[in-house]
Amino acid sequence: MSSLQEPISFDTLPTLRDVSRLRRFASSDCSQRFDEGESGNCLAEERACCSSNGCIDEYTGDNFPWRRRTRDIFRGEPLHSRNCHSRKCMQISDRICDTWFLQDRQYSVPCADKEIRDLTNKFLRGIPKYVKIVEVGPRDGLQNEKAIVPTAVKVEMIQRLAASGLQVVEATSFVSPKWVPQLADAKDVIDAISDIRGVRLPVLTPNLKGFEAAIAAGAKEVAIFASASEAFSKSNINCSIEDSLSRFCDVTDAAKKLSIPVRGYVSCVAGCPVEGYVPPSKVAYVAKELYDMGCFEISLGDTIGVGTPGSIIPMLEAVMAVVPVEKLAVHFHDTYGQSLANILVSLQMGISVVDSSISGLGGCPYAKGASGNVATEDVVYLLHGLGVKTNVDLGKLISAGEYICNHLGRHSGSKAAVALAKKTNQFS
Ligand SMILES: CC(C)(COP(=O)([O-])OP(=O)([O-])OC[C@H]1O[C@@H](n2cnc3c(N)ncnc32)[C@H](O)[C@@H]1OP(=O)([O-])[O-])[C@@H](O)C(=O)NCCC(=O)NCCSC(=O)C[C@@](C)(O)CC(=O)[O-]
Repeated sequence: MSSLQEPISFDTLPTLRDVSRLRRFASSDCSQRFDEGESGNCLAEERACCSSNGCIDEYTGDNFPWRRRTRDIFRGEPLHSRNCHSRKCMQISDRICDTWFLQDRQYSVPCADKEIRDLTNKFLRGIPKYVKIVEVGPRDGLQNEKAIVPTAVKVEMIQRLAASGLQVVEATSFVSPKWVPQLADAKDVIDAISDIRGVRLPVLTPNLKGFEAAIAAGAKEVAIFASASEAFSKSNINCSIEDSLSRFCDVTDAAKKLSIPVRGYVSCVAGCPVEGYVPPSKVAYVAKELYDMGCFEISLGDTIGVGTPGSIIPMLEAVMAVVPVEKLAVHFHDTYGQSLANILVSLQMGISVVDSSISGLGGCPYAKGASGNVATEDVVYLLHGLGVKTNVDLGKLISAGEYICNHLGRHSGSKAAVALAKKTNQFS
């Protein structure tokens, strides 16, 4: 059976050490047992705890406030009666955003942020209060499009994304136009977005030539991209992993001289379209090399979207043993619909930077079978539902997605955007 038909590495389920890292979000009873050093019995005890009287009774009891509130919401409390909604909505100036905001929050717990956090902490201890989203739509999203998107459309897309509150929008790539003709206008794009303020706009550079072209065009931040799979490295950037690392060293050396921040990507962290299984140790090796070169952040890419929490947890464990967790980001493609689950476990493991692409656009031209990235709208919906701040206005984000989807003549790949659009149409 090919690696694309079954979750990779099901045989390498998380070890007890992996599980104990996750104990932070187990119920207090369970985590106490872990902490008391009965690790040999932990897994069994945790299962027993969750399936028998102890924890489960507490969580299903009628006095459990989260459940009661959920039922109240579904009974249809009028929107305008919710104080915290109306207060927050006043801060959002335009009418469309207000509408979106209300739709977005309709199924959230109607209470103050702190209260939401206290409740989620009960189950999801340790998830960050703030998550930085790195929007990769204009680059990862458009590099795989059949039709070439006009520069003016790319520029407007980037402007709309920036206006939604995103802190980082990856703008384009300075790669060979023979390899990726979709992004051959990189210089013009950078030129046209030079007046956008308050948002970082990094670009991909595969070698020194690309780096120099990016800097000459006015880029202020770059990203280099290595692979944990030898075969994918060859097909994507036409060289071995070791050769790519030596090219990237040239880029980071040049960037240091100009004080240009460099982000590092590792692709194929959960599987390769050619090699199949990729060992976590290989991912950790490449991530550490990029980190040692001076990359300020390492983004771990499941390029073909085959990972599940069962393979992502051991991979993250291996990388976190050699690169500090605060320097890591996750980058999931949603080929198998596993991205949100993978993001949740990544947050639980302490990661606070998530890459995503507006409307789920994207894919790599050199990774057959890969689909788009996880949709930014879905990630924001998840995070806000967890009480995690993102600084992103979901309404503005959704209209940025509509803009590019209209241009491409396709439906959004974001479930949240589609659902919220349906509700808005019902109300209008
Ligand atoms: C790396 C190369 C250039 C090697 O390509 P090559 O053919 O081996 O390069 P070369 O050094 O032999 O040069 C061949 C020609 O390319 C030119 N060239 C050389 N470098 C550049 C440059 N920077 N910009 C513009 N032109 C360049 C060079 O000047 C020469 O021009 P010619 O003399 O034939 O006219 C090529 O393989 C390439 O551009 N690959 C990029 C492919 C790509 O962008 N893939 C998608 C990235 S997505 C990804 O990696 C995954 C990620 C990051 O999204 C994370 C995830 O999803 O998991």
